[in-house]
Amino acid sequence: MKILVINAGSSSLKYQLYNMTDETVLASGRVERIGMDSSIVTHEPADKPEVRHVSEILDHTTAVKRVIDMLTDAEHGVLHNMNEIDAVGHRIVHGGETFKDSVVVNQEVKLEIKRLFDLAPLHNPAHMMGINAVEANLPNVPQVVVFDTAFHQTMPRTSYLYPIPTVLYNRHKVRRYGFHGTSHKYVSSQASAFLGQPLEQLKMVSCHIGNGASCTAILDGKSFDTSMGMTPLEGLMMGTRSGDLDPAIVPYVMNKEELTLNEVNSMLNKHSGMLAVSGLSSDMREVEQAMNEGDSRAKLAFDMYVYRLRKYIGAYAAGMNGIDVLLFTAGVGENSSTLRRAVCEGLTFLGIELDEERNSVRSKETRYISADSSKVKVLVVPTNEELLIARDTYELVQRKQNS
Ligand SMILES: Nc1ncnc2c1ncn2[C@@H]1O[C@H](COP(=O)(O)OP(=O)(O)O)[C@@H](O)[C@H]1O
Ligand SMILES: CC(=O)OP(=O)(O)O
Ligand SMILES: [Mg+2]
Repeated sequence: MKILVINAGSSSLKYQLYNMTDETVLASGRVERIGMDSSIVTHEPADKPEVRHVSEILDHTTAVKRVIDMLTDAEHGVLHNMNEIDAVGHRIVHGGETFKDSVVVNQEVKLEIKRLFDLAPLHNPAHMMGINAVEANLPNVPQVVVFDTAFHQTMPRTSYLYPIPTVLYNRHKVRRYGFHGTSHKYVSSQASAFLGQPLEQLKMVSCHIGNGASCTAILDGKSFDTSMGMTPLEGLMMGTRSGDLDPAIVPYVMNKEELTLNEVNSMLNKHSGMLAVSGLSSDMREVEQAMNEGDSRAKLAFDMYVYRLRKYIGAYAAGMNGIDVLLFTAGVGENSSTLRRAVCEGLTFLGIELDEERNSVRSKETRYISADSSKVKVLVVPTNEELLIARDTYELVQRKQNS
C-alpha cells in the first residue's frame, strides 16, 4: 500500500509518499508560497536528484495536482500513475474534544473540523483546503486525519482546565488541548523501545523543541500535562511565539499601543519569542552563532529560552513526583548540543548527569546523552510525525477495507 502524507499550511503544503510494505519514503517535497506570485515546488524522489521550480500556484487544489504530477512524472516521478496512491493521511493541528484518535474522513468529520476553525484559525482552515484539494484530485481515495491534540486527550482535568469561570469551558470549550501530540506519542514509544522498558512504567518529560516548541509530562504511558494550551501559543518561549506571559499584558498593551485583536495576536505569535528578544532571528542556528560571536541580545534570548524550558522540566518532574526519562526531539532538540547542555546543567538536583562526549554526537538515531551513572536517562529521539500519520492511515484504511 502506498500512502501520501500531507501537512497543509495556509500558504504551503508538505508531502511524503510512503511504501507501507517496508515503511520507506519514496519521495517527499513541498509547495511554498501558494496563492502568491511565484510559488516554489521542491520535489525530492528517494533515488533521483531533487527538482525545484517556480511557477504560479493559486490554490491548494492546484498544489495537490502539481504534487501528483511530480509523483507521476516520467523523469522525476516514482509512480506510474496516480491510481497507485492507495490513501492519503493529513496532519490536523486542532481536534478539539471530539477527536481522541485518528479517523477516516467523511462528511461528518469535515463538518466537525470546520466547527473547530474558531479554536485554530491559523491551522484548521488550511488543513481543510488540503482535504478538499485531495478530494478534487483523487475522488475515490480514502483520507485519514491525524490530530496534534489527540494524544493529549488523556490529560486529567487538573491539567486541562484553566482557573477562570466554568461557563467559558461549558460554552466555548476554553481549556488546554496541547499540540505536537503525534510527535510526543512517537518519541515516547521510541524511547521505551530503546530502553527496553514498558512506557507505562516510566515517568517521562518529552521536549519537542522546533520552531514551535512544547514540553509534555508522560505518566502511565499517557499525556499527563503539556505546555501548549488552548492554542499553540502557551508554554515555552519559541522561535516567534512568546509562550507564557501575564495575561494582563494583553489588554494593557492593546490599550497603550492602540492595537486590534488581530494585531496583538500577530505580535504574540509572529513577532515575539527568540526573534523579538535577540532582535536578530527566530532560527536557533543564527542565534547560537551570534551568541558565540559575543552578541549580548542573542545571549539573553538563548538564556531565557533555556531557563523557561528548564522550569517546565522541573515543574513536570514535580507534577509526576519524579522523572525517569528526559528526552529531546525536533529541529533544536535533535541538533543543538549547546541547548541540551545548557538545559541539563541546571538540573543536576534531579539526578541528571550529561555525558559531554555522547551529547556532542550527531546522528539520526535514538541515543543516550546521559552518563551511565545518571539517575535520569537523558535521550535524543529523532521525531517522525509523518511516519506515525502514515501508520495510522494504513491501519484505519485496512480496517475499513476488512469491515
Ligand atoms: N544544527 C542546529 N543547531 C541548532 N538549531 C538547529 C540546528 N538545525 C536546526 N535547528 C533549528 O531547528 C528549528 C526548526 O525546527 P523544526 O522542528 O524543523 O521546526 P518546525 O517543524 O516547527 O518548523 C530552527 O530554529 C532551527 O534553527
Ligand atoms: C502546533 C504547532 O505549533 O506546530 P508547529 O510546530 O508545526 O508550528
Ligand atoms: Mg514541526
